[in-house]
Amino acid sequence: MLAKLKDMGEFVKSASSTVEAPVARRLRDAMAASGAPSAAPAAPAATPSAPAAPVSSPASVGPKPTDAKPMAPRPGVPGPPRKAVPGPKPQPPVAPSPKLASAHDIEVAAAEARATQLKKDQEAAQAAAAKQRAEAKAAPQPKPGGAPVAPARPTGPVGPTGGAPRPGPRPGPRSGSASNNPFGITPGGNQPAPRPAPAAGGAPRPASPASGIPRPSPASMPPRPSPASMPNRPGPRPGGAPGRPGGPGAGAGRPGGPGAGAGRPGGGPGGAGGGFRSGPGGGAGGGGFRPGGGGGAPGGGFRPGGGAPGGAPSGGGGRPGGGGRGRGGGTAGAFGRPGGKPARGRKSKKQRRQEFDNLSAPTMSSGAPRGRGEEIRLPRGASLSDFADRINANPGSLVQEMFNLGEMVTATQSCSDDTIMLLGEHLGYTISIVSPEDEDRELLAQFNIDLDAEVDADRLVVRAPIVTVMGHVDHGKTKLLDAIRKSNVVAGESGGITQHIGAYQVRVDHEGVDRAVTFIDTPGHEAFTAMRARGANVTDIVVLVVAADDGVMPQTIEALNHAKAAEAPVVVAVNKIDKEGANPDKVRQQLTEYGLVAEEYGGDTMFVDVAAKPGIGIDKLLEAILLTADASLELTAPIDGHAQGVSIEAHLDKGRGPVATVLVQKGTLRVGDSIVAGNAYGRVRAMLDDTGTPLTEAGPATPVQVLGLTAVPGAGDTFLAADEDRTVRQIAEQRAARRRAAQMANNRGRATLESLMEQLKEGEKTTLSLILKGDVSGSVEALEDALFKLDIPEEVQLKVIHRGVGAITENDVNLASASSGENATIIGFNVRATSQSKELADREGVEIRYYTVIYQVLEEIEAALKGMLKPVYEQADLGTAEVREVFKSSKIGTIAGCIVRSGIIRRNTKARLIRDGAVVADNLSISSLRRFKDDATEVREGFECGITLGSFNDIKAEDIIETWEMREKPRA
Ligand SMILES: Nc1nc2c(ncn2[C@@H]2O[C@H](COP(=O)(O)OP(=O)(O)OP(=O)(O)O)[C@@H](O)[C@H]2O)c(=O)[nH]1
Repeated sequence: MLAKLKDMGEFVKSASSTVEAPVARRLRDAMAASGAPSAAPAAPAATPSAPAAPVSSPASVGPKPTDAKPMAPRPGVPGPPRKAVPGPKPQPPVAPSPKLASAHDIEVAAAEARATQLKKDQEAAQAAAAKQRAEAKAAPQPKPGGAPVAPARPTGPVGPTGGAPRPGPRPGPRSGSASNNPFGITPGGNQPAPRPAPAAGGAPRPASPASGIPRPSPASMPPRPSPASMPNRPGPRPGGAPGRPGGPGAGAGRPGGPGAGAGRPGGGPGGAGGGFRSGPGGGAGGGGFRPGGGGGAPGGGFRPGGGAPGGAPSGGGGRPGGGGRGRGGGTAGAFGRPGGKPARGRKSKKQRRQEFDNLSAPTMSSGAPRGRGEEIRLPRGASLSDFADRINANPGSLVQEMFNLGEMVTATQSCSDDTIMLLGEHLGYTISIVSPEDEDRELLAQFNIDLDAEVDADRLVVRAPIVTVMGHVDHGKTKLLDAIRKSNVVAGESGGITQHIGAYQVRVDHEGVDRAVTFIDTPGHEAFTAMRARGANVTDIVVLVVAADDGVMPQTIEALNHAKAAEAPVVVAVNKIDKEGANPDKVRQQLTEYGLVAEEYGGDTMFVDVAAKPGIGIDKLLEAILLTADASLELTAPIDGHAQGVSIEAHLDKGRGPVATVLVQKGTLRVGDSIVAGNAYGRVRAMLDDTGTPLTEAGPATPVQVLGLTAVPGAGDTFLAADEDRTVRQIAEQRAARRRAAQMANNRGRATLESLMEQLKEGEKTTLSLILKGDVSGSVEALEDALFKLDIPEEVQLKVIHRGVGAITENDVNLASASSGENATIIGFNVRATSQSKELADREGVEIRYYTVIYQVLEEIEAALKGMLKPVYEQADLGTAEVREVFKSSKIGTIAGCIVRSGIIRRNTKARLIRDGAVVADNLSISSLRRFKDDATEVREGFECGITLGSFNDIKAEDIIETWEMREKPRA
């Protein structure tokens, strides 16, 4: 009937399946037509012992008997065949029927017999397979090579019941197939999948799809051990980690894979032998889900409880090759790094932590003596050795102390004031940093020279007041001195700015007495502030020049502050009263706010209205100076004895060598005297006054030009004459050494541990190295000061590697080319390079730049420094366009019909699309821009245009297209 149904095209699974009424009716009809009794009940179930009638009819639907046998499971194949034995099968003999059965009966009987036989075959096959597995478990066999052999698939249409054309669900336990393993690990190589043993272990579960081993799924897995959950040193514990209790069938554990022998024999009570991924039922013995690797080393495997101790000697757990770390080894193995001994040279975390702790631990006694607040006088820039000398300590101990304080200082390195103070405080001393003046005094004391020695009153003579002219730029200082001296100094100046300090003496007929007044001309530009300050120090009276048409300006106040600092009385010269708009009263009023109250307003400051250019009021000014000097100063000085004074300015003269303008303050300077000025020394070869007249001697308050020095002294350096050449030389040398040390101390700053990194990073900085050469030392110093006051960006560094007076020589060029990194640039200020040095500079690629005006130097250096910076870019908005309509083109994509709302829309600029105020896409590009049908490079506000944004097509009406470009940001 089944066959008939099949012929009819109806699928009925088995003889007991329900058949629907229409089908049943049609079947009845069909059977009736073929002559079979339509309602014949199915023949009683045929059994092998009661075979159905022999089927001889070729029309028999059943398969012909053949010799083919059902495919037996191969040895080693886990489980019985998944399908019913395919194809032809030997048919059991059909029992002869007492009465001639109808064809239908015969057919039914044969079918049932076949079904019964099939069932038996299946059971037999399952039993055989189970037995094999049991045998295999009991006696491990070498792994056969190759992949597990899959059972033969049915080749025929006969299903387990002989009827179903499609294979049914796989009966029986699944073979260990990599595909069933979510981790792609083949359990046990080619061996059958490890089965969690039932309580008794050994027997496999009944073959049934439902009873197959559930696939290991993350959900069914035991919680993954995390380092935190790992017991400390799980390995060495006998018995392994407590883990999950193992089943009693631990012994059934599979032998470990290669390397398992490395495992410690598990002496434990067969506990958690199940590795990390034992299947349901767990505790199937030492064999974890994974092939037994080299786990079981004393350190334990990767996973707690997976180590050898738990189970069989084979020590199943652990990852293949994972190899537990050795006793005492790190946890590195847990993260995939080979465990065991730390690699040579690699420090353990603990070691590193200890090292770090030691780093920040200020310990270790240096043995440096501790003070009880004793005062220690140290010169500026002293080294730790100098300090150690004063306190009878080992310099090394102070180095150690500084290290403990977090600064690295060598014994001979000159230290900054802060460093020395810090160390002094730390050690219990009171440190007094000796000022350069005091230091010099101490130095001179070594040569029995006392600058401050009391002088007998009878040796004192009246001296000329020393006047410094100060004021704001262009308020007329030089012109005023010019007017006083009746010589035109302005005409000789470059750019109209005073470049250096000049000192002159004028004679004035005051109240019938011929009096001398010495003037120091200080420049008014800010760059010369330092020189001005020095000028004020030797000054008796300050003449503050204020232009009546300009009033009090910032540098007027600055000059006033210098005067106050020097405690010098001030005479105000209200200049340019000849000019239109001049308001001298306003100047008086303004200066009242700064404490300078004019005599006519009840104060004690003399204000004199002058006009330097036409020479108005000069006499009155000189008179006011002398009156002020007489009123507030006692201007006397010893005229005998060794000369002392200050170097006002100095330069290297081509024919005459170093020329210094000095102001004698005490004693008398004579030709032939041995003198030292700063660190320059020599014998006075000749002396000239401010008019160029040779002098043989110069008394107090007299400015003279001195020839005969070995070097060019600095502006503001003190000078003194001594008996012997040797003395002045030694003083000069010691001063030079101290100056170097002080300079180094200033430059170095504090080298702390923190700043070390920054210093290392300094390599990334861009450095502009300069060599400054000028005509006079005052200019060079002023230029250097001004350069360092420039607002230099942090990323770049300005270094003056050498400064000097005189022409640019080959030595300068050599120094420039030898400077580290880029060549240094040579700045020639009012000096030129010799022809040889020019050639050398060309060869060496050293740049020489010449200047005569200080502004230019500053401007260009600033520009150069800023030019050395990497450009900074910023987004600059160009314009916006509103999308009015969107067109789709198969060729071009989406075209936005826009109207430009602001700015300009340019082709190829960057764009962003904004919808409802939110940026939908950025960094797009205006790939095409059209006005009607023509391409356009740009479209201005108010015009319509078509825009495409490259491959970006998500454009909608009312979107806004903003365009922008990256522009270099000007640096402040
Ligand atoms: N009309 C008029 N012009 C003056 C007077 N004094 C100076 N000037 C002019 O002001 C300008 C500046 O004069 P300087 O003497 O160079 O001024 P300074 O203060 O020395 O300038 P720096 O050296 O740059 O600080 C020059 O052009 C002078 O001619 C004056 O009394 N009347």
